[in-house]
Amino acid sequence: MSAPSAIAPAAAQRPVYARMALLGLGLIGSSMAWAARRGGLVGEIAGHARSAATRERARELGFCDRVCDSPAEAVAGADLVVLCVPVGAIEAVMAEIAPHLAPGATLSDVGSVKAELIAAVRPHLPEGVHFVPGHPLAGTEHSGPDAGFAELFEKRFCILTPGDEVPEDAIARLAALWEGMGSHVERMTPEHHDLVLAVTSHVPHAIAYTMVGVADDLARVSDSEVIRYSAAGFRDFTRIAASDPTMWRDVFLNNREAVLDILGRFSEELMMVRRAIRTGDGDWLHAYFTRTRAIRRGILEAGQDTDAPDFGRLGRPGPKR
Ligand SMILES: NC(=O)C1=CN([C@@H]2O[C@H](COP(=O)(O)OP(=O)(O)OC[C@H]3O[C@@H](n4cnc5c(N)ncnc54)[C@H](O)[C@@H]3O)[C@@H](O)[C@H]2O)C=CC1
Ligand SMILES: O=C(O)C(=O)Cc1ccc(O)cc1
Repeated sequence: MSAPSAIAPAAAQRPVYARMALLGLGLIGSSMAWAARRGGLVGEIAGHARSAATRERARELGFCDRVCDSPAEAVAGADLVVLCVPVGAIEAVMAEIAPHLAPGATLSDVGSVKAELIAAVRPHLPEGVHFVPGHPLAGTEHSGPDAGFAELFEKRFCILTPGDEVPEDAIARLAALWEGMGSHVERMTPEHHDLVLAVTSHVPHAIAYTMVGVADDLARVSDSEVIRYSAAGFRDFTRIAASDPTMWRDVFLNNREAVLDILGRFSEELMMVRRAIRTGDGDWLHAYFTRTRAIRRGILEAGQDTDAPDFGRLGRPGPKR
């Protein structure tokens, strides 16, 4: 597994792309459109969403120059195509657009999982189209076209996981777009990405979903008490557990190996904490919590040094345009 490396973006020439096509106009697609428009990063934005209601809402909100009724129409003539749909929908969308992609175009995505997504795209990839998979580490628990806002990617990492065959200028150009939207761009292998994200995002989401499920199962604690007495920690869990069910189902089914590995380690640690509580081993608990506190401080110090994001606050309170 290779360590992440920073990407030097191409000289900030604007617009970076003449025509960007967005397939999927939810939180991430609409935020990309707002951010790219604000920065003058693309000449024209064409968008497509599967449902007529989403297309209609996107037209009302006005973040695309054109909202197309078919994916083929949206990608025609685009020099950048970004797949902004749930990971489980990527292959079907890719199969549909493949014959319509322009030679020399860059194809990217924003999926939270990389290795299996890449394996689903590759068989459909036409000769001469440069595939640069991407993942902005920025989001909220909200979804749909109304949820997007231009500042979503500011001071957040965006990880690119291109294969060795992709020309460096195609990678640098996509990096320039993300930098223009305020992100700090890094490059990793897909497998490394999936392991890092299993630890930092996927398993924490699984734990939040489970903890809220536990509270829900406790008949002794009524719904109103759960809401009324929610302390900050549980409140954070409920925010995360309100995330889109389709998206998260797809994340877990497509990053199975890394998630199961980290969940196994989590269960082992939890058993150790449980044992220390049962046996009254205060010294062990104190030492353990001292170690975890140091990790939090390390993240915050890294944030101060490098202007990296505070990973405790990946989301933002609400749309701000
Ligand atoms: N929500 C978040 O916080 C983040 C999400 N991501 C990734 O971004 C991608 C999109 O997520 P969001 O924008 O949050 O989702 P969303 O639910 O807000 O939007 C998804 C869009 O895809 C369309 N879509 C859904 N199923 C489809 C299908 N079967 N065929 C064609 N189109 C379909 C929907 O109509 C909608 O326009 C996902 O792959 C997710 O893993 C990445 C970073 C953060
Ligand atoms: O809202 C939060 O706390 C998040 O963690 C957002 C998020 C969700 C999925 C991703 O792949 C990246 C970021």
